[in-house]
Amino acid sequence: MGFSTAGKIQSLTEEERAHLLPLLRSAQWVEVVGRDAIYKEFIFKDFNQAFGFMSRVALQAEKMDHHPEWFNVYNKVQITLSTHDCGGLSQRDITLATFIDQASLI
Ligand SMILES: C[C@H](O)[C@H](O)[C@H]1CNC2=NC(N)=NC(=O)C2=N1
Repeated sequence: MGFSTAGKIQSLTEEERAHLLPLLRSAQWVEVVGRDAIYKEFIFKDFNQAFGFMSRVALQAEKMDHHPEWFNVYNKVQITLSTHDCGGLSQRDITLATFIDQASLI
């Protein structure tokens, strides 16, 4: 008992945040007020483009077992990323955010 840290998801350290958050901000991700999470809004040409994007993200989320909180109306997709298992931002959110940005460009 007491050493079962294997597999536990760690929240990002202050050092990691200092490095990563400016990169995320420059990609239009913002920090959510009152919650350790990041948020970005995506606008597409139409629903078809938005849903294609969401499909790519959904498949990746399943692969990662890491899922976005998101809201879609027609061509707009609003995404919040946070890691429930650690109650805040983890490396998984950074990895998924990077994938999401790439998937939005296709
Ligand atoms: C049981 C399952 O593996 C966990 O609930 C996973 C699923 N997807 C998840 N998604 C996110 N965003 N955070 C989590 O902590 C998380 N945990």
